[in-house]
Amino acid sequence: MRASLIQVGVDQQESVNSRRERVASLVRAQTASDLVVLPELWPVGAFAFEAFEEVAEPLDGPTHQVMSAAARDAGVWLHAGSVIERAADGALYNTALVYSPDGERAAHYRKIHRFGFDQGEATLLGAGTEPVTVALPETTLGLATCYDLRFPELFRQLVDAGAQTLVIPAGWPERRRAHWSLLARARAVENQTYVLACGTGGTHAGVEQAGHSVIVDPWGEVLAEAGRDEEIISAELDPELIGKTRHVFPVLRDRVLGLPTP
Ligand SMILES: O=C(O)CCC(=O)C(=O)O
Repeated sequence: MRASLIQVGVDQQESVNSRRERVASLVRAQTASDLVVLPELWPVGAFAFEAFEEVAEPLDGPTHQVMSAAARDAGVWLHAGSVIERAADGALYNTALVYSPDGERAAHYRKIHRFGFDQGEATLLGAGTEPVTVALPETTLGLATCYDLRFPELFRQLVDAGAQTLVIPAGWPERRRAHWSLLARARAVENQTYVLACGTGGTHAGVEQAGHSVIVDPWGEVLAEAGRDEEIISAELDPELIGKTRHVFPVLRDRVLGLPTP
């Protein structure tokens, strides 16, 4: 199974509409892939807080229209990164969208851990409450977004629900790039899963982005890694490697659950 991550360069000189069309054509070109992944909030930029209200869209809004068509045209599973979702009650969420190769929306995931402490996303957006897995023919995806990467208990829950490939779109800042690279590999090693971590490139709202999207295998080996600019990386995933890794090194079996509080 071939996975490709499109590390979109987010530059505020480019309009949201132009970027949607440009990224859709990049997705359409990935006909050799089975699964394509985009970053967090690539239409607007994860740190462009002042634009969140203006670009907020319903689940079947403009990004959905364009990405659904792009997935269908390419015939790929598409994790279309995330958008600012305006829910029916007016609340805003950072919501990831997943499409099947026929262009149907297979799942959406509202980011559970909002970034910013008492500022930015944490004050502007609502928090998701539901971990989400998506069953593909070859593997089951576990969904998480950016800051979620710092919370291993979410990933354990996804793995317990059957996730074999953890997909993490992000808009991670360059100044904490070391954490991004370390945690992406840690999530793969501790859960014995593939990790597809797709960030943005460039600089937006004055925040230099880390890029360095990465594909990690269940043994923690880096199969492909991007630089800082817009770039597409790809790798072959072997769904059987997850079971093989867990068989030869059965660390998940050795978990001790329900210990008393010290
Ligand atoms: O945790 C971090 O250092 C970055 C998180 C972030 O930028 C986000 O969730 O948007």
